[in-house]
Amino acid sequence: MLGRLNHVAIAVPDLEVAAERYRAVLGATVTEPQALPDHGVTVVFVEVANTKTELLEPLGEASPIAAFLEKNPAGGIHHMCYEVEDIIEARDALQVNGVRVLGDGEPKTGAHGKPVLFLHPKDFDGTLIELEQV
Ligand SMILES: CC[C@H](C(=O)O)C(=O)SCCNC(=O)CCNC(=O)[C@H](O)C(C)(C)COP(=O)(O)OP(=O)(O)OC[C@H]1O[C@@H](n2cnc3c(N)ncnc32)[C@H](O)[C@@H]1OP(=O)(O)O
Ligand SMILES: [Co+2]
Repeated sequence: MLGRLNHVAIAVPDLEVAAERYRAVLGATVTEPQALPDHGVTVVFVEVANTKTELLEPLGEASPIAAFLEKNPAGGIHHMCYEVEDIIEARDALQVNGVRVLGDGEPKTGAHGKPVLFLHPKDFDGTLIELEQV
């Protein structure tokens, strides 16, 4: 089911400060901020040879990461995103195995313009998993 690791996401209290730190201190290539109101976050991607790091901050009152940042005010690793060839096939197989797919179970369009789904962190040892169809 799983293809490449597409990105590891870090929730941050201040996206501009975090992005500049990756640029200035680590010499990294960082994309410009992308507001994703449907997802309640603003993101940038730190691009490295074999994967990406997504930095994200809350956008709007109902951000799904607000509670995470209340618990982790300095920020922290938020989710792992794996690529899948067929997100519906993957979702159906996971649900048959009792995995909780978050939201209404229908894929939404993610930051890369591809369909994404999220799997409950309690079903994977406390790790929120995102699937992105490539
Ligand atoms: C798609 C655009 C972009 C992209 O890459 O393309 C993104 O990745 S956007 C990313 C932001 N969107 C999401 O995260 C959507 C999925 N997330 C959710 O639906 C919520 O964050 C949820 C349900 C995972 C947690 O929501 P909330 O914290 O409000 O609920 P609870 O307090 O009830 O949490 C339940 C339980 O899970 C623990 N938790 C929460 N977040 C995480 C996490 N990121 N990693 C690990 N564990 C997490 C939380 O502490 C609770 O545990 P408990 O022991 O019961 O206290
Ligand atoms: Co993501």
